[in-house]
Amino acid sequence: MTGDALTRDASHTSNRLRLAVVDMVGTTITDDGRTERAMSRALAEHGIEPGSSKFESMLGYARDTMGFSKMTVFSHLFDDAEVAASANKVFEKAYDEMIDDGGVRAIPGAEDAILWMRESGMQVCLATGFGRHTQNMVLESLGWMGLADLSLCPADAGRGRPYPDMILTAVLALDLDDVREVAVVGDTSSDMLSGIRSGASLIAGVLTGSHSEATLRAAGATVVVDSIKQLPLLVEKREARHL
Ligand SMILES: O=C(O)COP(=O)(O)O
Repeated sequence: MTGDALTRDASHTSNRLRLAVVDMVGTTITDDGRTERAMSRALAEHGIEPGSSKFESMLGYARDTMGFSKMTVFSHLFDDAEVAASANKVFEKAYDEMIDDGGVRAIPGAEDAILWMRESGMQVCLATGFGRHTQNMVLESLGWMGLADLSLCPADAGRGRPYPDMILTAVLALDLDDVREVAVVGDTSSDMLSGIRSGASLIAGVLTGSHSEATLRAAGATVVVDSIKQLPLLVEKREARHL
């Protein structure tokens, strides 16, 4: 570390943002509830009667834990590991079909916001609760392979949200000096909590997805905006304050 960098560190001055870890469903892409429909199909095909109280309570858990690793969610819902893995397979197959039918779209302005961040010198990581297969299918269907510097799914990092593993994996992979240089952006409480746990300094909730402003703030959002469209403005304002 150079003398300059040491002085900067010791003075605890705020760091410039150099990385945005950005969620996918509800934040940069929308599937109009197809994640939940694919979950429902996986439950129904594993003996849970649609409309039964068991089905509703399992689906309620899936809703509350949006953003968690899907495999972790199925492992919680089914005691038997083989049944959980099979349900996850059905989920992935159902979601593939929904992608093929054109059911997954970019949230307006998301691509521009990502490009803006990259042009302004930040790196961008797209992070998800989906498995690698589904994440790749989504990125391919949108022509987004290569849009971000990095894409991560829970298996790449160890654990998914609400743990900070994907954020910290991005910090290491992209060679950042300090977790305070990270912005985390997402639509769920698990995104916000993973941001808090990672030590990121900007944790932005967006209202284009699953959870309300109150839920996002309660989970640790440092700011809540309507959509990722507002992110460039947010970053510019923050940088101006810290000049
Ligand atoms: O709902 C999920 O877990 C998958 O979507 P994500 O990309 O928002 O994590």
